[in-house]
Amino acid sequence: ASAPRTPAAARLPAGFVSLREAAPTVRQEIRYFTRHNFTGARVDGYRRPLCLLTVDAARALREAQRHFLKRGYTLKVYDCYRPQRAVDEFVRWAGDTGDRSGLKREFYPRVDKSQLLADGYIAAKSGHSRGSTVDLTLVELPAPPTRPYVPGEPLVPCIAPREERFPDNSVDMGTGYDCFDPLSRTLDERVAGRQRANRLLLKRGLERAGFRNYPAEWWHYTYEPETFPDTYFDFPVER
Ligand SMILES: C[C@@H](N)C(=O)N[C@H](C)C(=O)O
Ligand SMILES: [Zn+2]
Repeated sequence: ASAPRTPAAARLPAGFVSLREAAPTVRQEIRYFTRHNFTGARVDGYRRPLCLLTVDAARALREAQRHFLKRGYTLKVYDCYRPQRAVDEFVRWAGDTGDRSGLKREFYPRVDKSQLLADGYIAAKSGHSRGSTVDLTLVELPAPPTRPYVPGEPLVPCIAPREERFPDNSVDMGTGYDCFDPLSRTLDERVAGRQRANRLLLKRGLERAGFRNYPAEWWHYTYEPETFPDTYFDFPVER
C-alpha cells in the first residue's frame, strides 16, 4: 500500500519542521493565533496555534530544553516562524494611528503606537519570517496553571508587578511578553534581583545552544548561523 499523502497546503517547505515533532516537551502558547496580542485580533497567516521553525533552530531548541529540564524548568514559546503577511499586517496596524484597535494599555502603555517600528519593537522585515527566530520564556516545573485571555477583560500594563499583570505561568522576567517598553531591554539596569537572574538564566541557556538575543527584547532569540539568512517566507502557519 502506498503511504498516506499529506495535503499540499499543510506540507512545510524543505528545511522546516513542527516543534511538536522536534521537541514535544516545549510548551507552546502561540499568542498571534489568539486575540491576546498587541493588535487585539488573531493575526493573518496563523491558521493553527503551532510553532514552526527551521530544522536547525528546532534542533538547537531541543538541546536547550534538555539543559533547562535538568534544572527544573521548561521553555515556553510564544511565536516562532512568522509569515511575511503577518508582518505586513503588523506594519499596517502600526501605521494606522487614527485607529483605536490594539491592546495599548497592556502591551505598549508608555510608547506611542506611531513609534513602535522606529523604536525597534516591530520589524518590517522580521527574522521570524526567516524561520530561525523564536520568542520564548521559562516556566518552572511543575508548571503552574494558567488561563486564557478573555476578550474585553480589564487590561493591566505589562510593566506592572507580576502579581498584577496578566497571569502568565512563566517565571518573572520583569515585564510581560511583547511588552513594548524600555524595561524589556534584556539588560536594562532597572531590572534587578530575581527578574534579572531569570533573564540571564534564559540567555545563558539559549546562548550555549547557539542562539543570540535581541537586546531590546528579553524574549527574542535567533539561532545562528541562520539556515535561510536572506529569505522571507510567507507560507501560513498550519500543518
Ligand atoms: C513583535 C515582536 N514579538 C518581535 O518579534 N519584534 C521583533 C523586532 C520583530 O518583529 O522581528
Ligand atoms: Zn520576536
